[in-house]
Amino acid sequence: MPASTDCAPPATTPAQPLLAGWHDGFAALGPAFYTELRPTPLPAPYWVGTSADMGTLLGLPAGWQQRGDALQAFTGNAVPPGSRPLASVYSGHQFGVWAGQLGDGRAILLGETAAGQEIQLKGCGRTPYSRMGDGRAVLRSSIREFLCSEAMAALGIPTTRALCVTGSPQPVQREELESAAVVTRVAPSFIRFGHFEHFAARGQQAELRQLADYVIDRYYPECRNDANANPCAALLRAVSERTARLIAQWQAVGFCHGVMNTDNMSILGLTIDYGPFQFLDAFDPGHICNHSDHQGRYAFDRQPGVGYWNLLCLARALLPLIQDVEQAQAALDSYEPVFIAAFMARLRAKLGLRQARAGDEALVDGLQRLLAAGRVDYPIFWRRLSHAVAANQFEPVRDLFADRAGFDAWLLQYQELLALDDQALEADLMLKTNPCYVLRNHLGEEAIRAAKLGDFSALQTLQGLLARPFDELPGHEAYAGFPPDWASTISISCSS
Ligand SMILES: Nc1ncnc2c1ncn2[C@@H]1O[C@H](COP(=O)(O)OP(=O)(O)OP(=O)(O)O)[C@@H](O)[C@H]1O
Ligand SMILES: [Mg+2]
Repeated sequence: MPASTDCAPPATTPAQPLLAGWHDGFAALGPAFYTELRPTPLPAPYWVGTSADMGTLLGLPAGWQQRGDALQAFTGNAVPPGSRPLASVYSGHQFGVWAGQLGDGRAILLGETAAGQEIQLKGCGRTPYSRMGDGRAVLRSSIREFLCSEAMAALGIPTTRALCVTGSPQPVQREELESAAVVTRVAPSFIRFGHFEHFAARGQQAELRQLADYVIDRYYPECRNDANANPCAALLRAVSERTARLIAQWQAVGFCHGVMNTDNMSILGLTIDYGPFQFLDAFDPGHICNHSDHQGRYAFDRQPGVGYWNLLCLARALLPLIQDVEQAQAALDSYEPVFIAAFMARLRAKLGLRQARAGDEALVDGLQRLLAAGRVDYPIFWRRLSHAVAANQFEPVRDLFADRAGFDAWLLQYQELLALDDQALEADLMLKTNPCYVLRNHLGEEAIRAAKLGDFSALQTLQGLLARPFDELPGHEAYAGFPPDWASTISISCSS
């Protein structure tokens, strides 16, 4: 048969555009909110880690991880057609003190894509908001941010996401000389409490209103449903409740954020800015994960209170729009009950209790006291308890406690509640609620050490486990085990 000339496919299929359908979301707010600028290129970029799930969510063409244009775009070396890169301005309270203007000092927003997601490059060079900083992020902290964003999402905890990390041999000075990297972050919006504080502090009421209208129209349209209510008060209430639910999830899973400044609080109630974070190993309520936090302002058990303090800052910023202190206060009032209800719901699920019953709060209180007194390993306790309920064999859990009598007394109380329901269903809920794999500091550290030597296999293995944190993968028991002794010597500060 003669070869057809007009219907034959071309010898090489032209590459599909990497990202299409860019539209002005945040950029439509206008120049009072940002500075347009291009990322600063980095030499010899290479892939460090990629998330296939995120590629799918963004509608990236298959095989994007093999494409040179993707590597260049996500390192900030080439701006994809249609993108209008910008750095936004915000202010904030840092460690309880007004810090004035901050802004995206090392993050550049490429824009919003057809999928309704914003894409932001973190570590891609100086901006007008860099102050004394170099605009860069190092490989170590970028890997931590990448892994933790995706781990949190897999745990069902609201978070900014990460599509990939790229590295470059360009040296970056921190306590020691390190190398540069860029994290490609993804979220519906990167707006923070600090964006509102910025315009409020400057008395720029028109911009403050514009920002509030944008956030309500795009992300909280229900705040306009009640014609008699003030939409900005409704926004404050909605943000308070989302923040309460977020922090309840952190407390339940044992996540310490480490730097809950108001510029690190998402208006969408997402976990944002993975800096000195840590998942608890031993349960220590006063644990401080950020070695720069000398006062312990952001200690684990202070997080719920700090969340409220940060919301007070947001309330103060929104007050010119709400115009009524009582309404603003009322909007904050649901924070505490929503936090308590969300926290108890998480703890009940962790305990396998499918209904609220009298005595469950006392059970949780008693457990927290026992865990703290014995500095019991938090993730291992919960996973062992899940298996114990499944097998009706509690000895491996009992072994975690030095105070055997205390544990036995608690167990009696717990078993009374367990007996009111189907134990197989309870165990099933627990095994789907209490992760087997969490991003403990030492696991991240091992992946980072190998990556610094050019070996990304440990990172990929860890990423794979964290993507399915409830599924035990044979041969990977060490990832679910106790931390090694050297884990307690890892020092994580704000330096990133
Ligand atoms: N290396 C740097 N160069 C320039 N600016 C920086 C650098 N590190 C931090 N900043 C800026 O300092 C402020 C506080 O930093 P913080 O550590 O909270 O944020 P971050 O980790 O840079 O980013 P994000 O909050 O976007 O995750 C922000 O304005 C941030 O952009
Ligand atoms: Mg920050």
